[in-house]
Amino acid sequence: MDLGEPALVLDGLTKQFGPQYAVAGLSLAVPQGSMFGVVGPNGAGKTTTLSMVTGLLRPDAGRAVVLGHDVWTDPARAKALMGVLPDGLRTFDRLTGSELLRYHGLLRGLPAGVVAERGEQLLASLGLAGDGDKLVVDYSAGMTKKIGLACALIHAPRLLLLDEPFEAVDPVSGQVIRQILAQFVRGGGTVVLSSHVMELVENLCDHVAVIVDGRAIASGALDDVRQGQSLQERFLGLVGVQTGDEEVLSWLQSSRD
Ligand SMILES: Nc1ncnc2c1ncn2[C@@H]1O[C@H](COP(=O)(O)OP(=O)(O)OP(=O)(O)O)[C@@H](O)[C@H]1O
Repeated sequence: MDLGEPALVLDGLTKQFGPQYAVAGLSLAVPQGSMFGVVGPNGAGKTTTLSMVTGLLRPDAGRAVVLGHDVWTDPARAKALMGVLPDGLRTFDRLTGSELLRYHGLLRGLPAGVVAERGEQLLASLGLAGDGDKLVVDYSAGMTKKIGLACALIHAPRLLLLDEPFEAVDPVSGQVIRQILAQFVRGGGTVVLSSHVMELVENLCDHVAVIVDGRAIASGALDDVRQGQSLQERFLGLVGVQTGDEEVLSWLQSSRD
């Protein structure tokens, strides 16, 4: 593994659903050891992109390369390097939290003793120590997010791909997750996360990509993308703000009469 090579390279990644391009020739490079935020409006193609990178969805064209391994021609090696938290994907929720962690750990080829030890540590770190014996189907949305993150981390991957990791997570757990991700990056790991919360991306990430209509219209070091503005201002400038026409929804004011 060359330390200078990017953790992730996307090269002309493309996916079409019927006549519509969800991802339209997206290219970007994620440096090793970076905390990389992916932002974009609803429907921009973020989840579709992450699904192609993690091997869930086959691209129509282009490549995703993880630390030198092509996800679609060398999937076993590429996937061994990745930990994935998909957004909204069903999991085996009839297992308990501990069982789900054990399943992921063993599937990743870890010895049972290591899985048990790491599982307990992850549950404790994420504030789920008392919930390991509860069925995942009975977890709250935030708890489900946290057990998903634990499953993504158990094999100590080199690249973490997290779709909306802070959604539905309370502020205390959010802080814990931020600390775990920072520790992961300090140890040489790389994080790619999508989020709609600009302040969070601005505070947490050192690199960012703005995705619009399936293309990266800006990407690189946070300060280069921001160009002296807040990320929110820059994002709105790049995406173009649609101002609502008051006339169109004038009936909303009918309750005044
Ligand atoms: N399975 C599918 N079949 C048809 N169209 C799809 C499918 N999946 C995604 N799309 C379309 O592709 C486009 C990109 O969707 P995607 O979910 O990747 O966007 P996103 O950036 O993750 O959006 P959001 O921020 O709202 O989660 C959207 O127009 C969506 O309707």
